[in-house]
Amino acid sequence: MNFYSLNNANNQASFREAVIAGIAPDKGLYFPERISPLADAFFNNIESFSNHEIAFKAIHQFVSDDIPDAVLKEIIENVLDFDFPVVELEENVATLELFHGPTMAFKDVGARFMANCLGYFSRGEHTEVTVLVATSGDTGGAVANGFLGVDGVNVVILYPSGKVSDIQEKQLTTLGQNIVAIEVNGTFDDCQSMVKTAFLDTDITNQKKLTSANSINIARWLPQLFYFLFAYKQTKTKGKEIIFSVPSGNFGNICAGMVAQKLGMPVKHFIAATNANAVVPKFMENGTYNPIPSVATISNAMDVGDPSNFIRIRHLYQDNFAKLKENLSSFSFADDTTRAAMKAIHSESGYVTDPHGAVGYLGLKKYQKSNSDTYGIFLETAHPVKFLDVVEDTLGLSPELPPQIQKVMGKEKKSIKINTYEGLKSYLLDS
Ligand SMILES: N[C@@H](CCOP(=O)(O)O)C(=O)O
Repeated sequence: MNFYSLNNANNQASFREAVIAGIAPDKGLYFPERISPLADAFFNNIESFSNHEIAFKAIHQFVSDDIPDAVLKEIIENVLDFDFPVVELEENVATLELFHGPTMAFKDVGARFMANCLGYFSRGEHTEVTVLVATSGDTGGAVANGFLGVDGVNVVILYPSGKVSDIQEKQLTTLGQNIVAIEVNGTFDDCQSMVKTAFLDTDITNQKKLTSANSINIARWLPQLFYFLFAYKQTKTKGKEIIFSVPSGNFGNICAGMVAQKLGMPVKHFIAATNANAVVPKFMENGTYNPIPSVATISNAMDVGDPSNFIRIRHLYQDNFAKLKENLSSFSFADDTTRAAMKAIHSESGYVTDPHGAVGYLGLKKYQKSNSDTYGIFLETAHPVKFLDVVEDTLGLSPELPPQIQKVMGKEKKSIKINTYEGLKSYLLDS
């Protein structure tokens, strides 16, 4: 299977080449040349397959022969060693918990999958790869954890100073070894744009082999489609059409869900729920894509002003606005509404959501107002404990720290502070 650049379809790469490069030489995002639906029998009998079997069937066509089947199966077993439960909170409303992995956020699957693929592709190679990643909170910790100690790979994580939660910061600044954290005086968008500038900077690329571990990289992006299949497996017997509400920042997760739908998984509709960073909700109203600098919110991992993956979503629908609207709604919610939702969910069902999940819940409820005959699943993209101060302030309770989090709490933060792109460039050229 080849992948083509969304800037110029003639620029093609195999799975291996696209993973190693991160983005195309023309700086376009890679996109699969085809998405072949899986057999109806697979979806009809999905409950008879293990998560490992489901993941293998779903990802195999994209990886093709670049990784032997036995190795791919092994990678999937390494990556998916935790659960993805669907928890019903109300009639026709459930949450898909994606936080049972090592850093308690949905990014664990993609980060570990990519680390395993890159580790496989680097065997016997003598050139080291530098993985550049921008994070608004959760990607950084997951990538740090997933790539820790991977031979031949150095990881540089850029994060906006003072704009990630304390626990997220611990997760991405304390591991050491081959992981370096760069604290940027700016927003997530500044971090993302510095990463993209580095890819264009021949002073750096002549000296270093760079790749990205954000969802622009196909090996980070595509495995996210597993979650939707795992949710379908658990809810298909509900006998209603399924809708997914996805808390969205960089839009990789929801776009992967749409790929699962193209594989043939029955889904009635997707809802992209955002915080005040409402570029996509506005686009869905008026068809104009107008990136704006991100603003800080309590659901900080979604503080993104120019979501990288939205171009993939538009491409999936051939840039046909009417077609896209049939399958996607997008709503934005302010922090006070999010806190009110956290309280309402807690008082009605006893369930503690994190602020991102609460945004997803709000999106779901809004859509269900006029589409009540649906079974709605909102994604809990991170464990509430990662946003301890928000949970404490809003619900007046302190969730116990799980062992994954306790592990990093006592560790010392190490970061390099920079103000501009030049700071990143000097670090990369001197390291
Ligand atoms: N929400 C993200 C922002 C980067 O998204 P990615 O999926 O492209 O890595 C974060 O938590 O850092």
